[in-house]
Amino acid sequence: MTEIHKGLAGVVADNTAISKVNPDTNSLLYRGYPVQELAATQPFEAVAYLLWNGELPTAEQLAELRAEERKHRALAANVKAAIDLLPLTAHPMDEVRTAVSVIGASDVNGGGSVLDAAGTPEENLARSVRLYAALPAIVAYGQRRRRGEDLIEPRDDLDYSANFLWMTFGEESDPVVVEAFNRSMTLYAEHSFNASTFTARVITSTLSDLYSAVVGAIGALKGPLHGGANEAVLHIFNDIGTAANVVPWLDTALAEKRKIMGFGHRVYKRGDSRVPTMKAALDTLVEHYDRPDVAELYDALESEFVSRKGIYPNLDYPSGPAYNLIGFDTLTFTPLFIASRVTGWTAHIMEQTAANALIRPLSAYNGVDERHIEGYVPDAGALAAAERPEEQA
Ligand SMILES: CC(=O)SCCNC(=O)CCNC(=O)[C@H](O)C(C)(C)COP(=O)(O)OP(=O)(O)OC[C@H]1O[C@@H](n2cnc3c(N)ncnc32)[C@H](O)[C@@H]1OP(=O)(O)O
Ligand SMILES: O=C([O-])CC(=O)C(=O)O
Repeated sequence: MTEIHKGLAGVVADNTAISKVNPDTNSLLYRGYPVQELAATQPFEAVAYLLWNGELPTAEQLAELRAEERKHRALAANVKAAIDLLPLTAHPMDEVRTAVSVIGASDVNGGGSVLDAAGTPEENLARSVRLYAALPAIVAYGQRRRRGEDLIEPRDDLDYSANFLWMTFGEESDPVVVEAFNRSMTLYAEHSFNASTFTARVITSTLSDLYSAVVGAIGALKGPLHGGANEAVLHIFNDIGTAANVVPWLDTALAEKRKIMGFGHRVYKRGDSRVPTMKAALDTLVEHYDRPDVAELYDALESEFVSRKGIYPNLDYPSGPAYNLIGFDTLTFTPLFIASRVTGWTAHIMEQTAANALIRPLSAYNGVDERHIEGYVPDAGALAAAERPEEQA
């Protein structure tokens, strides 16, 4: 009997030097650095540099990356035009996915033969930086157009996180808010072979191009079992209303065997390494916006669900309410995840390309037994194939 690894659970598919998720020690390392230390000390630009290059940048390297990021911040006219063609009812994940497709199709190096699609390491690093630089404007404009607001141009005097918030809200954010947002970007950036990253690696393994791999990864991230959970957490919070409603709400949800979004993880079974850092960032926002009710609901749902099921929150649980307090629309939450995770995805795309093997697992067939079309008379080719059954396996 063939052993099936449903959902590839527990399967080690390849090596990676980008991050280490260790559920036994509840730790997460990016290129060897604990993510908590990075979140507390580094701007997101430095974390992106680390993921791509393996080392934290020197002051000069950081300045170079920041200069390059600023060059590609503005929303390109063709990308804006493509977004504007989409209905306002389109999900923002579909909007960002479309925008990345447009960027990919417009990349001059992306033209030509499929044999050149994979690109050189230098081309792929440059594409990664450009895409990372372009995403905030796409996400920010998406939220603004849904609100009936105009595009806001980027500000050269602001670093990545402050500029992202500027382009979204059209006003400078308080340093407390910028700091919490920057932490969330760092915490979301990378997590080994999660579903979206693995999708990107599968696409890359066919020697397809970086943009196609990112488009596929966005599709995988959208689902509520993965990145879509940060949006789903807010739907749950809105549904519950206040901390006082948690017990009856949970009684019903569990009786209906519903999944409680923002809880549980394929790898971590005793809590997600990133949650305490993001919860601390949420606490600063709760204080800044004077919204103790948010913390009360957060704590009540967490303690009730953990005590009943022994299943702990994942990163999407504190991120959802944090993004809500900052002022992002609920549907914008998972696009924010894209803006961060594009750094991890592209690091994996480059790693996969550097030591490639086509990713193509086997399946165990459990369909109907072989059967034949009535009246079919085998031709010479079919007869020859039937004589070599081992070649058809
Ligand atoms: C950044 C991220 O992408 S983190 C993940 C974000 N996703 C979510 O928050 C969605 C909610 N969580 C889940 O659906 C799951 O915990 C997953 C998909 C993340 C992990 O799933 P798996 O490792 O495959 O665990 P699986 O889904 O098999 O769960 C094991 C058991 O715990 C239960 N369980 C797991 N998570 C939850 C949950 N959030 N709510 C209710 N029950 C849950 C399952 O129903 C299952 O119960 P059973 O054995 O009685 O059937
Ligand atoms: O690792 C996973 O399966 C999901 C996750 O937490 C992430 O991608 O950040």
